[in-house]
Amino acid sequence: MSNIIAPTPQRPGVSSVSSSSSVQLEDKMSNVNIASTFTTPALGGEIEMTRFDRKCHVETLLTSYVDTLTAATRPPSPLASPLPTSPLASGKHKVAIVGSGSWGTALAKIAAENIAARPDEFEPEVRMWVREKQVHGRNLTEVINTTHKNERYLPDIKLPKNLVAVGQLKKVVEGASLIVFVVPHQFLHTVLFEFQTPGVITPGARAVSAIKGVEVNGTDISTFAALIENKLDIPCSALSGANVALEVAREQFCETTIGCPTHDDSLLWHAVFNAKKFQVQTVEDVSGVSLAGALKNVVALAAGFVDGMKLGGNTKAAIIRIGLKEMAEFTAEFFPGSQLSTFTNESAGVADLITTCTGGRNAKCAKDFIRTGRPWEAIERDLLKGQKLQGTATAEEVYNFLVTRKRTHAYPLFVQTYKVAFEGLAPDQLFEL
Ligand SMILES: NC(=O)c1ccc[n+]([C@@H]2O[C@H](COP(=O)([O-])OP(=O)(O)OC[C@H]3O[C@@H](n4cnc5c(N)ncnc54)[C@H](O)[C@@H]3O)[C@@H](O)[C@H]2O)c1
Ligand SMILES: O=P(O)(O)OC[C@H](O)CO
Repeated sequence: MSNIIAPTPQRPGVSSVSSSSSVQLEDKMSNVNIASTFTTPALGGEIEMTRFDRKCHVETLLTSYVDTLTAATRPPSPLASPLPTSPLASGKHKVAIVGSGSWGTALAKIAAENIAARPDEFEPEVRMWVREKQVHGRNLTEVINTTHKNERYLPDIKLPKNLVAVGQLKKVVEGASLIVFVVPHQFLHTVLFEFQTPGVITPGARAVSAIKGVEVNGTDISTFAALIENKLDIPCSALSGANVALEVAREQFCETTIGCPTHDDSLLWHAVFNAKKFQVQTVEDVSGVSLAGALKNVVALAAGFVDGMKLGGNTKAAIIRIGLKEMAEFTAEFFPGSQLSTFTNESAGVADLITTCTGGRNAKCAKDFIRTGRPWEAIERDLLKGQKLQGTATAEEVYNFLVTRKRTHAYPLFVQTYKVAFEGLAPDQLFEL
């Protein structure tokens, strides 16, 4: 007798399996015949059969089981669930986007489109912070608000009209109950400094960080979600996944992961971001999602070095495997309570690592670094044209942290990547692991 019982769900709307999808499989053995009794709600009851047709039935049963599991791992119908109460007098939620680079603009587009479709629950206007720049002799805010395109960071992508570019930081979050942080990580402190003025952040507001990086101070390391939470005294989730901004903005199917501290946060952020072509899975692992997004940028540099050395797919795959292992082990060691499954099962883990090592900006710049030997600043300026490289700073921060913790020997790929990037180590020494 064997039983296949699906695990109990952790909570609704989170990657898990519903108990209603459980399949019980019971074999009844006899001397003359092998008959089996299958009980499955998915197939509508109990069936008796002989050895002859058993194989076909097991295949059907397993296919149905997998289909049921797949359906059950998606949030049941979050758009129909009532959202947690808004802290605003209007009773509606109001979303603000802090950042308008390529990723900030792509996320703002999705959020504004979703919100326009739910006028009973959300204030229609979504403000997006734009650091003023001149584009064709006009202010970028004016260009975005008149052409509905971010000509600087995401040209050719039409933005919804309810997305409004605003130049003053404090005005962007005025009256906002849901705040999305999506500036390159080196600029977060400046932004938070402005928001710490009393009265700027609405009491009861919540945040999500879509920034990929970590905060290191000597022997301390923390996520940006934790930094935002501490500085502003509001809960902060983390959004990360296999999400190259231009592909997301062009509405090519992909997934993302949102690590949320509470069920209410997961319902709200799912409502803001989930879309047909941008499928959101929520998990109860803010640290794991944050660390996956930060550390993959270090591995992406190593993958770019492989490209720069003109090595093939085997070597790239080895770097991805070793990188994923170091990412998961680093997170488990320094962020106890985070989940291994975030790295193995979620878009924030293995999927992001694959996309970033094959089509990302960090890998592209790292390849050029090996080919030309130019300084990182020159490569960033020439290849990214105003976008920001994140992996080099993270490689440096992670390396310094490991040195202060005396743990460099445990993370050889992170260390060799740093040394190739900053200490003139010969590229082929990357593999001395
Ligand atoms: N671009 C992507 O494909 C992508 C995808 C997922 C996550 N991310 C992450 O999102 C975060 C933001 O990246 P992005 O792609 O939106 O930005 P970006 O790389 O396009 O950089 C441009 C942004 O940086 C801002 N900026 C430049 N100089 C600044 C300064 N001195 N002070 C404040 N802001 C300044 C610009 O105003 C603009 O908003 C990063 O942590 C990145 O890793 C990016
Ligand atoms: O272009 P990268 O290397 O910054 O990566 C972009 C995204 O993080 C991929 O998910």
